[in-house]
Amino acid sequence: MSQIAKAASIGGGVIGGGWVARFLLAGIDVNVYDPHPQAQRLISEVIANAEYAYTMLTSAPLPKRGVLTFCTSLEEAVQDVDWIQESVPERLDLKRSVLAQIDVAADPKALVGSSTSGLMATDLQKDMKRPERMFVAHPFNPVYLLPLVELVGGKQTARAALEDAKARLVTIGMTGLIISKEIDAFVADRLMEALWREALWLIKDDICDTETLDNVIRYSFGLRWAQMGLFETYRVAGGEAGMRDYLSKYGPCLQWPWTKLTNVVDLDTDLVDKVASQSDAQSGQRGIRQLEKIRDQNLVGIMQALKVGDEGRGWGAGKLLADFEARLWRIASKTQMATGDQTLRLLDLKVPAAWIDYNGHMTEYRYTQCFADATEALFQQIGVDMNYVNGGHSYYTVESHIRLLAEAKLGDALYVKAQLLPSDGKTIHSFMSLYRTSDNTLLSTYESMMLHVSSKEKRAVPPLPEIIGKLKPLIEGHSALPVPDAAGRSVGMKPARA
Ligand SMILES: NC(=O)C1=CN([C@@H]2O[C@H](COP(=O)(O)OP(=O)(O)OC[C@H]3O[C@@H](n4cnc5c(N)ncnc54)[C@H](O)[C@@H]3O)[C@@H](O)[C@H]2O)C=CC1
Ligand SMILES: C[N+](C)(C)CC(=O)CC(=O)[O-]
Repeated sequence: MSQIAKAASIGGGVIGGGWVARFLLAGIDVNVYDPHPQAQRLISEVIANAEYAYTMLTSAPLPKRGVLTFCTSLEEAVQDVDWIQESVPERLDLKRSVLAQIDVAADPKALVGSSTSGLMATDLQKDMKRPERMFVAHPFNPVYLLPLVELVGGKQTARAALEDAKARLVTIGMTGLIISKEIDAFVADRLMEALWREALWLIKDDICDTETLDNVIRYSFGLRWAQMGLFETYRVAGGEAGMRDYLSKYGPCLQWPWTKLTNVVDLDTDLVDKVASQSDAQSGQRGIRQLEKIRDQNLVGIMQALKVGDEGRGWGAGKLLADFEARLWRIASKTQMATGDQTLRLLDLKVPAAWIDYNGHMTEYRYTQCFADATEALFQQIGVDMNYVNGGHSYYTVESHIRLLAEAKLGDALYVKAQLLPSDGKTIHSFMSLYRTSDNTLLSTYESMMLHVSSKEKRAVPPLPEIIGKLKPLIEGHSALPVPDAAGRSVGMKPARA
């Protein structure tokens, strides 16, 4: 699959900074050009937010962070990169001249995306000599978490460039939707604009204030939209009679004067003051960075919930996250995971805020999660991936014993090592240890027995030969290691001294 080897971000504000973080955390080196005197500080703050969010988002093995280079000219920034993302302010003249500069200085084969939220690629590419590789790549804030990119070509854009962009976005955990017919503001911003217009009227007409309006969204249809969008939600609302019935029941309301959508509200000083002061009263007690943190934690929670939607298969943005994680595991499993002493280092992670309990340390079930995630990593390494599971085979854990030996605190880096004890592959007997990275303190051990099953026949069966082929050398390699003292322990009290 085609990948992004090295990227450049022209503009490093809210959106440029978000792209930079997305690229870096996917292991891609990034050059940035932004003449703003505070650009380095601002971008560093976005990257810090993104890193914090990713520690909560996933325990999949992220690649080594890419290298960030601040450049003193646009020409320097676009050298030797194969994806250039323009994220300068939303002015046609400025974007056109910046894109023309990029065009002259960059490798002719490099893809050029514009983050514009409404301008047409056809207008943006007019001064370019190689407009065929330029397209709108419209992202969503925060770019490092939200996966969608609307891809829209102009009259001179090559379809192959859009397809190439779509394929490369997968490798950074995003999904490119190609909008085949070019219109200004594309799809998402048209929808958001409709809501925005209506909302401003509701405030101008004193129907409600900003807080009431936000509550209406977040306590009702906002929750629905995050998981099923508009049409699937309405299909469900139509009940058994379905979409046709829903349209016939609620279609006539479209003719009623429910909306002021086509009148554009006059954003005069009075309305600006009203919206701004209501918003200050609603949210002014929290700073922007604090709001961003809350937003990111919530988004992570929603995406994780969606990851196990549809009975564990993943749904919507959660399915995309699961696919991205599977890709990260595949890449990691190709690299050697054996440690110096032959045991397997399966997982590296940082303890996120959501894992801390009222005792101020990592809560009990997250220890189990560390070992469960490490077990997943082992499975990936021996070929037990979703294809194998969908083919009707899997391993089930039938017994486990966990010891909690020391505390893990917020932000601690941890790692899990595993030793495979003698077994035939139909069972896997593993002994795992969780350590704190800074001082190699042993925090927990976990011994488990897993059984290979045919999920169709509902019984234990031997694994397929390709799995045994990968598992056996690991088990044999570990057979020379001393059996850990704690292996085979049962739960019990030490006998009291006489
Ligand atoms: N803020 C948002 O929610 C979203 C914005 N967008 C689009 O992303 C683009 C950027 O918007 P924001 O990041 O919000 O704006 P911003 O104002 O936060 O950042 C723009 C950055 O561009 C820099 N800049 C100005 N002239 C430049 C030049 N000639 N070369 C390099 N850098 C230059 C500025 O110093 C600034 O840091 C716009 O086209 C906007 O429509 C797209 C999706 C969402
Ligand atoms: C406000 N905006 C039109 C620039 C917003 C976007 O384009 C997308 C988003 O993140 O909402």
